[in-house]
Amino acid sequence: MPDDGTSGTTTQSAFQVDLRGVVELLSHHLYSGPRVYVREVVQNAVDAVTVRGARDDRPALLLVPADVSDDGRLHAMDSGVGLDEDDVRTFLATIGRSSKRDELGLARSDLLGRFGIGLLSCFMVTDAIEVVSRRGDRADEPPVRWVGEADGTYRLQPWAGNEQADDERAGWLGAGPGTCVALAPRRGSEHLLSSPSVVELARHYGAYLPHRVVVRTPDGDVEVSDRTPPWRETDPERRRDACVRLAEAELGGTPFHVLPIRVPEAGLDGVAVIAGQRSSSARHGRHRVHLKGMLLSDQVPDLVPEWAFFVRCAVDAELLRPTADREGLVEDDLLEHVRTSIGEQVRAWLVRLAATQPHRLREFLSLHDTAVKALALHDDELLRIVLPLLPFETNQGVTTLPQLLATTDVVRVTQSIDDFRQVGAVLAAQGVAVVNGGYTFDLALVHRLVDVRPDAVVERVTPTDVEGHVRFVGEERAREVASALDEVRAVLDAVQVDVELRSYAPATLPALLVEDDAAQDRREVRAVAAEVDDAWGALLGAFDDGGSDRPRLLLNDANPTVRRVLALDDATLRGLAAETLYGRALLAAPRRLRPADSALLDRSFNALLDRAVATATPATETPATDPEGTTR
Ligand SMILES: Nc1ncnc2c1ncn2[C@@H]1O[C@H](COP(=O)(O)OP(=O)(O)OP(=O)(O)O)[C@@H](O)[C@H]1O
Repeated sequence: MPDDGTSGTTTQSAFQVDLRGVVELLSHHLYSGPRVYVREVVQNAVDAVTVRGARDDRPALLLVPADVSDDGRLHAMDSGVGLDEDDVRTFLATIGRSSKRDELGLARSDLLGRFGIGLLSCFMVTDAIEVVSRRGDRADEPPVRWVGEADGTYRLQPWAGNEQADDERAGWLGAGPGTCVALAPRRGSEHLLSSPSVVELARHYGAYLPHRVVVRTPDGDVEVSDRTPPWRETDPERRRDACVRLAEAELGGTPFHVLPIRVPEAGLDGVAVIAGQRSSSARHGRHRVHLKGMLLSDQVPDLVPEWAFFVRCAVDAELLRPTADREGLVEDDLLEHVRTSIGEQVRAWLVRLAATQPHRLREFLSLHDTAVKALALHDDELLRIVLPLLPFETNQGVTTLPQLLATTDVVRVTQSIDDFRQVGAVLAAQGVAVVNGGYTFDLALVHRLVDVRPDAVVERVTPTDVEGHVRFVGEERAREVASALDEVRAVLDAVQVDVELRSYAPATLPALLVEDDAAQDRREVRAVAAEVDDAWGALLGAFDDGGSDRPRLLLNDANPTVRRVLALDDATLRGLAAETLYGRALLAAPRRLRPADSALLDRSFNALLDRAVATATPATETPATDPEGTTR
């Protein structure tokens, strides 16, 4: 005995399987809902017909719903290859065994099934599945009858009903090989097995099947299959109309464009519908995928690259593989290839649009700019095409980069929306254009401008760069207001802010709060140094250059209010005004309010309001009432 680290006798046993549990699990928890039983029944019939490879006068599948059949059961009768007793034991009665795989266990590419569990989905609507079947090469033997129960047991015997002339199945199997599945509706599932649902579901799943599928209804037989998919209509006019109708049904709105797509390696053709409404990446697109004409699902995810969230596809594919629950596609190399290829086709369409209909591209960009921006960042050719057409927000209005370059050699861009708000107004007043780089992808795109226009210069602007555009006041003026300014500094020292007097446009802006990265770094390091022990604190202190760690309030001497504040005789009022000027600048700056800032804002606002109201109160004042209601 090989030494495997154990002593005693080793026995090898097979797993025990609780069939009821397995059937319950597969039939009730794998599928999205009971409606899919129709898909599995239709699919088995289609596979059986494909394997048989021959046709006769009967349809590939005749569905007789429970409300029109003689015995109150739903009957699915196909003219496929049929099963003999051995087949039934091997394939029908063995969960997970499928005849649709080759000797190597690989799924046959011409068939839809592969897992050997699809029939179990019928247990979502019935307690017993009866299958009566006859193979073409067993014409002299009676058909076999198999009844599978939801508890995992089954019975198998020759079918005696063969002789019963009033059983339609006898006639069906007398005309050729095939299989008849009968399902008695479980209580609560009756509607799913009656004709309105069966017609709707068989059409939903099987409309594009290249086989005849017929549903018997109280009003006669209805052919539900063999429709031409819209994208395969040969007449261009009809094709366009049918595709637009499909797109409207899929998207619930008029499409911007319907683009034919083809991926021969996957035997795939169909349409990519470009949404006519703004779409969000949050509602990532779901796609309608047919496999060999049979609808897999209209909620299949991940068929297109992530950036293409404005695209919804309706396709039919020969070679993509479904997942066992048939709600999605197996994530393999072929699916990856399909995704890339569809992405390329959408991109090529955009490139064509830019070359032939730039106004349409502009329309498209106004709907889907975020997606296109994301795409352009990873695609040099598209970048070259769309970057000149993309609209950007600047402090001089919305414009394109070429329009901007017509007025300046340097394209200035901020890193965030807050920075843009701070510097935009000041620089606009100096006639300097600034692009708002705060929106998704915009900063990165503006920086890529040099790849498209090598002569262009792109510069990032921050609030500290504003300093280059704000002048110091003259010496005489500085002397004139020195003491008033000192008072203002003393007041704002309480909130750790430095104050400087400058003069800049626009004159309407009373003050700017700026803070460079160095000051911010110093403040953070000093905060840490104050928290840690002495040795660490000393170490951090050694790196401190001693510079200011405070933000600076640049009062604008060109602003009439600021000039009046500095000229006031009333020092208390100046103090309040200084706090309010700081508060206003603070709200426009990208800084979080500290408790001290909130308290300052509250105090100064209330005090100023009080003063304003007091000044405006008429001589004949209405007496105030105290909370108790007595008149003072
Ligand atoms: N209508 C039919 N005609 C002939 N054989 C059938 C029929 N229905 C089922 N079978 C046989 O029973 C087997 C199991 O069918 P089932 O629907 O459970 O799985 P499948 O079709 O093989 O795979 P999947 O789980 O992917 O649908 C099939 O592989 C096939 O051999």
